[in-house]
Amino acid sequence: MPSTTWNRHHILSLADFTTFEYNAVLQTAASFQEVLSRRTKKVPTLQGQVVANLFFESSTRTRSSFEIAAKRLSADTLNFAAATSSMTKGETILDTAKTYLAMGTDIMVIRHREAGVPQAIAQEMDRLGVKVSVLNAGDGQHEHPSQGLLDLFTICTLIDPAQPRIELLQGKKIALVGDILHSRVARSNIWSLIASGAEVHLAAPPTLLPKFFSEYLGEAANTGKLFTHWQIEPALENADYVMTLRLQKERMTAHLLPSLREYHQLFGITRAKLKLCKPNVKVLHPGPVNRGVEISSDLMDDPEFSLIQSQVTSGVAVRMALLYFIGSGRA
Ligand SMILES: N[C@@H](CC(=O)O)C(=O)O
Ligand SMILES: NC(=O)OP(=O)(O)O
Repeated sequence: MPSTTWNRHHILSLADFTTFEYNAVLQTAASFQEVLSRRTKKVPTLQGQVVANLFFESSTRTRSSFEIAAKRLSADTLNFAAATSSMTKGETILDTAKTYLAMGTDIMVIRHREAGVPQAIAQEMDRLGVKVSVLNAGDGQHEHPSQGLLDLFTICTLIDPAQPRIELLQGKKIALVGDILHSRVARSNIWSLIASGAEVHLAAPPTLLPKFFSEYLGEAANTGKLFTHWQIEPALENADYVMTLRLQKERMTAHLLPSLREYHQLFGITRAKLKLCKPNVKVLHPGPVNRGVEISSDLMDDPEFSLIQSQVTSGVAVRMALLYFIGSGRA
């Protein structure tokens, strides 16, 4: 493990992540990936601690990979799903969090459809003066920091498996394609990719590209490394990596697309469109995928181009690293 002076108590956003923190996560995740390749995949790091997965919105990979990550670190895990909880009887979100606090929870991993819920719970825990850490597992359209970090790890370990570091992306061209407007994954990735010195190209139909990005990103928008396009071609031209994003139908309040067929024709990633990119281009997608919409089905399953399965695998080691950093200070 690298020696660190990690001071962050909650992980809510990548907006203020430092190069030191990115590299600490990347290097520690690489160490955990080595642990996960052994026959005995467990370390005692968080023995006796309780990690509660409080998911107020659906998830497959984030919830399960936080659970297995916590178990590999020897923590005890609690899983909560809103639909089968006492929230159906009227209990509030904060009272739910306090209930888990009363059971001895040390780390709360929180996903909610509204932006700001993990932050509100973190504030309440701080106000109560308890040493509980909150990890944002996706809040509305705002951020999905662990996804941004696992995407970074997936690319960096491909370039240098032994020493993944954020600097490896400097000068690389990365295209983010699809429903940028509703995507918290896009927002977290934009922070990490800008911090890396990569050239970031966002491509989406005008209805799915937010107009307020420069305001949201503040100074970061002025690095000269962030570009937006209403067509896919300029984003794909000579790209090293393509991140395609799911159409977030559950967050769309208006009719924003003519048809899925037309969307696929214009913005779906296919072998033909990849010809515009560098020859060894790789494609990422955070999942879940609408096969044949954001990406053609055959391309999704082609290991020569698709990093989708390795993103899921990376998620376990990266989430172990995050739990390690916020959990090991309290033992
Ligand atoms: N699973 C990711 C991406 C998606 O759902 O499209 C998220 O929760 O943000
Ligand atoms: N990528 C991601 O967050 O997937 P889930 O919604 O399945 O957790």
